[in-house]
Amino acid sequence: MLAFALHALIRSSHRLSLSTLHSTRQSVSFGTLTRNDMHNVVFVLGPPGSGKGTICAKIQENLNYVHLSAGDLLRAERQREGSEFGALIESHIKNGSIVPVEITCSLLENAMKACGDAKGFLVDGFPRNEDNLQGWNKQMDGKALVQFVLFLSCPVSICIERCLNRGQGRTDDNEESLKKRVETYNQQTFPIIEHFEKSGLVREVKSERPVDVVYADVEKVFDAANKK
Ligand SMILES: Nc1ncnc2c1ncn2[C@@H]1O[C@H](COP(=O)(O)OP(=O)(O)OP(=O)(O)O)[C@@H](O)[C@H]1O
Ligand SMILES: Nc1ccn([C@H]2C[C@H](O)[C@@H](COP(=O)(O)O)O2)c(=O)n1
Ligand SMILES: [Mg+2]
Repeated sequence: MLAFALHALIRSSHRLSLSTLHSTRQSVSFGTLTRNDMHNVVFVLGPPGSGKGTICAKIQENLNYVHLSAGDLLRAERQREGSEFGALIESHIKNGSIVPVEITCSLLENAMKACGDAKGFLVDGFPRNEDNLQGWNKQMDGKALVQFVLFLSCPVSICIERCLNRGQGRTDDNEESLKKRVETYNQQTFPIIEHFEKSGLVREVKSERPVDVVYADVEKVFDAANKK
């Protein structure tokens, strides 16, 4: 029954692509916004298993950006002794739903502060929904400059296969949680990507290809952004 539901979901969302939106792209200038006291941020979004963590690790290694995965920060907070949010985080992770932004954004801001003067931050898996976006805008206004949004697009069937074979013992890499995670992505996260696309901020890279091929395209995106 579950496998059937998962299959139906895969068929209904083979690839959500931004191609239809490109005609509405507006140009955005960052000129006067670049200030030394603001953190440079690249949001990294894409379906579960699209390769966000894998690609961010390579960017961090080669391009000097610091990788901050919202999911990893939440998993660490879940494990932290004495955390008042452990049970709440666990229930959201298992259900594939999104933790309230006050928790996630504070974890991200604290991690940025702890890193001091990094060239920039790769904020992986955030903002995932409207609450994340509004909360970020409220909490990080004047503190962070979003350079662009890296969107790793990948057919959902490939993403699910990758998660099921990831072998990291994640409590949400099972069919039941994946069904909910994909639903959350389709219903809540993709509209956020569309929102950024309308401001010309999205850089889409197709991530169903081998890692090195994906990364080569990603590096071109960063080169172009940092030449500005
Ligand atoms: N381009 C690729 N080709 C083949 N396998 C890949 C590729 N990119 C990542 N993988 C593998 O797919 C799995 C998921 O990758 P990764 O953890 O980077 O995805 P993610 O987008 O961060 O997922 P999540 O949103 O669930 O955290 C890992 O086992 C990884 O090694
Ligand atoms: N902005 C975020 C990011 C992650 N979570 C929770 C819910 C996700 O299913 C889970 C795993 O994230 P991943 O490692 O797959 O990026 O963490 C959230 O609530 N809000
Ligand atoms: Mg990840």
